[in-house]
Amino acid sequence: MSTSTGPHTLPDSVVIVLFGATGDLAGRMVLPAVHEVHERGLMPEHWRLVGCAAEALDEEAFRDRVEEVLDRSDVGRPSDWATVRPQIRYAAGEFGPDDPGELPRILGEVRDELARESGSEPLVLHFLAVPPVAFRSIARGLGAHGLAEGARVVFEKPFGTSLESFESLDAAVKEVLQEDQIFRIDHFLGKEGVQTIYVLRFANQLFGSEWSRASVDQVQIDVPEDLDVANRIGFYEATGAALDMIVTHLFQVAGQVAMEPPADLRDPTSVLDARETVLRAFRPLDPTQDVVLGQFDGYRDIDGAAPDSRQDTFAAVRLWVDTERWRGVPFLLRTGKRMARRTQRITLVLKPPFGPLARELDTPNTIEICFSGDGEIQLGITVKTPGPDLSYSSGKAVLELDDVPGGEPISPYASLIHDALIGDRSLFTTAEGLRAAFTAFAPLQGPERPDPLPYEPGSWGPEEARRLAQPHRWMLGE
Ligand SMILES: NC(=O)C1=CN([C@@H]2O[C@H](COP(=O)(O)OP(=O)(O)OC[C@H]3O[C@@H](n4cnc5c(N)ncnc54)[C@H](OP(=O)(O)O)[C@@H]3O)[C@@H](O)[C@H]2O)C=CC1
Ligand SMILES: O=C1O[C@H](COP(=O)(O)O)[C@@H](O)[C@H](O)[C@H]1O
Repeated sequence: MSTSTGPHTLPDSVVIVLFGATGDLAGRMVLPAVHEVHERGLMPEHWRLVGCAAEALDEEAFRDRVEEVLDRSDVGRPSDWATVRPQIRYAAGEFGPDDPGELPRILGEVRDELARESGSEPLVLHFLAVPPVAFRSIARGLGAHGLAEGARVVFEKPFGTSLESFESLDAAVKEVLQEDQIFRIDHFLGKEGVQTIYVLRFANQLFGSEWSRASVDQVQIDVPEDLDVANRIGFYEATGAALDMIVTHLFQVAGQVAMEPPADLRDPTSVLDARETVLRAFRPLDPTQDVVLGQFDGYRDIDGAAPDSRQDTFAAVRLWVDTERWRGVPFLLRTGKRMARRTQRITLVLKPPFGPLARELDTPNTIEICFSGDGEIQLGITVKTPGPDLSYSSGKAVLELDDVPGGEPISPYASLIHDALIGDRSLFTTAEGLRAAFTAFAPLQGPERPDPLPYEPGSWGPEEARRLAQPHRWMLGE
């Protein structure tokens, strides 16, 4: 949830149109998040959800599906499900500029109902939980069928698959929508652990004073996953780990870590500007020195993968941030599928101390922010080993964010949907920010892209990736 309390307020009523309503993302993340927003009292009093997808379902069948999805999710079915169920509508049809399917009719009915109930025109929030190939056609359809005016539109990531395709998509979308109607989502920015970075840094001199090259040797942003890709092989063959995760989520998290202090943390524009300004200081990647790609053994045997596929399922990169604060400090980003563990962590590896112990300590101090789940902060510190002798031990001091008094962690999609409802764009990306990200990433999509190296499923990826972290090591494992 954003830091803003300012002029952003909930509308009296809203209709959320969920494109791709029968898909994986909608079922696992978006529908449970909409329910979470409702259960936490963060939804306008009057609301409807209209699912939109090609499948010819009737409305009751769609409601049954939503019920199943919620039953399977962590949040479960709403306590007032009997009231909520009829608020869910379904518009079948492959929505596009030539054929809008049932959406205009259903949306018209719902808008009229909401206007009667609330006494004012509802906000329309279109949520595009569809693959990027579908963005352009849906955006054009919104324009062609008069559904764009006054609406807000949430686009999933990745918004474009290269600098060129980003520019072309952006131009097509801007034919229909103004920038302030566009909410490009990157759900990693909605994670509690990622949002806590501001406060950790700007509310605590202990951390704020260390947050630069004067104290930090390297920054690691590590997102190993033990997940397989067999259930998404079509998406994966077209995308790969670097495009799926590095230029999107991990670059955004790097921006969150590296940004200069915003002038005002409660002003969404100033937070957004600070994060996106630093993205422009990302030096374009050097694929010959600073990138290791990998592919797990057995990937090519998955039904749907090309027998000679060169797609990466692992990517480790050394990113340089050319600002005065971070000059010479490598940002090491790593992610991959079928790795040893599933977790998400930022580690600031601190320089060795000055003084009498300078040469005696072999484990660096660390500031660690775990951003999976509800988030956790860990400090890797050295203490005297309790006992009669003078020797040293490294240990971890841990603060779990869900233990913070009064804290009620919110899931990333619920947090970002709420921000879209109140019109707060601080945790969404702008065209300038994505342009900067794709520019820094572009060399990895050119002729110098390295071939992926093989790695064993359940491992930490190709050994070659160790080189990038030297003189330290990948703190989570290698
Ligand atoms: N799945 C995940 O874990 C995550 C996914 N994402 C992002 O969310 C987006 C959707 O992902 P996901 O749900 O996994 O994808 P799916 O392959 O499940 O697609 C979602 C829905 O999009 C519709 N669709 C598919 N292709 C087209 C097309 N060419 N034109 C129009 N509609 C189409 C389909 O519905 P219909 O019946 O209408 O054709 C489908 O059910 C992607 O951009 C992905 O990067 C982001 C975070 C996590
Ligand atoms: O966008 C994506 O994110 C997931 C990881 O999301 P999380 O909610 O588990 O943090 C990743 O597995 C997937 O490949 C990618 O498309």
